[in-house]
Amino acid sequence: AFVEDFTPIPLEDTNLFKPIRVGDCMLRNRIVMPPLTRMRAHYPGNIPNRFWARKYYDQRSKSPGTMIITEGAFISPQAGGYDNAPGVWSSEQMTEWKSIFKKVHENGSYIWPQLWALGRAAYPEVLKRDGLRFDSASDGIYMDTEMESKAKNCKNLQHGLTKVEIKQYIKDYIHAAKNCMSSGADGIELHAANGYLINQFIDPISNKRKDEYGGSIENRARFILEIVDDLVQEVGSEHVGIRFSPYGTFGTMSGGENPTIMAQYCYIIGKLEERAQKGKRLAYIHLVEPRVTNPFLTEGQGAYSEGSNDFIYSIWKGNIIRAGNFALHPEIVEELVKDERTLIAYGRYFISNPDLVTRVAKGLPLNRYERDKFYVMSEEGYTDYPTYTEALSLGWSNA
Ligand SMILES: O=C1CCC=C1CO
Repeated sequence: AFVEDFTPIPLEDTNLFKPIRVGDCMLRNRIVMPPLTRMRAHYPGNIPNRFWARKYYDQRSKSPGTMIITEGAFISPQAGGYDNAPGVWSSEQMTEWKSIFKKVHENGSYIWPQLWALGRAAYPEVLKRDGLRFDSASDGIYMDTEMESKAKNCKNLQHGLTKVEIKQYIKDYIHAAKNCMSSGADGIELHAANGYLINQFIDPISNKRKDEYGGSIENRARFILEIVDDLVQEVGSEHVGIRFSPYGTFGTMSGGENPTIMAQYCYIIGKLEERAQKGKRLAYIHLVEPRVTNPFLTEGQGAYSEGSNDFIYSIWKGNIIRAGNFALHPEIVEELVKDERTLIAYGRYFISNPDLVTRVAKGLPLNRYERDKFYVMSEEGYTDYPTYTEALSLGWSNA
């Protein structure tokens, strides 16, 4: 069914449909499909779904010149901990990804895998089963009591990374990025948002380290900047994007309540801009808006109204992708895209509208999404959402 009490506005005459260059990609619109975990990968092996994944990405890349960022993909087994999320560390995984990348390129669109490491958001018993650690920035600072009891029950206590292990993670990011680029990806997105491993180093709520990776704004930025520098060295800055959620509380992060947390992001983004001004500008910075502090809450719930990401525009002078409950607010999008460097990511409604780009352009009604099918091993709720014309032939009405 279509979303009710929503008044679409056609945006095809706004900047949202003006071309923009992101890395090597000449995009024909400024709509981005952001990383959307769907939990359809095969276990064992964390392999993208051989039967459905290519069709899912094909359906959503039909509008030529559209940028897709893949669902989060683990850089290594140690970085994982969810059985049905994909990885980008093995040849079996890359075989599937190659066919997905090829299909998206046949549609004239672009695809950037998101490199993911879970840290303390992983399931400790899953890691234990595979003889792997339960990692984070610090020992024993669990994201919640449930995770703490799971870790204690399976005797896989949360472990603060040693410096040697930090260096290994950085090598794993490089290995994963090289796999993606050699398999035909247009670039990679470094996942530094939503309470996962890198975010656990950035945020003082989870990083209580006493070494050079903790204890100050500069030290908490060290891990991410070391990863960025090695990625840029390996694949080129134009092939690297990065995602932050400055106001996010998901995964028990500080969010805007901590008055010093914006200073932390100003510093990191400032260091990225310094690098950019020395010729190493990343392809983009991707921001989760304070409109969404927790992606598992429904639209409007949990919005943080005391802050905005606008400050980042005065620091970072490159492309910025903004994500956060925009599909139902075309009037806000119209305002945000008035500059020449803002792109808009539409997450949940790209799940339920394979032809979202056309619908946003023409101001067409949107298919509702089914949250209870976001993360289940079924083709239902994955590749069975109709395009607008298919929906009309199914008798769906705007009424
Ligand atoms: O960032 C998030 C929130 C839920 C899944 C992911 C991975 O991209």
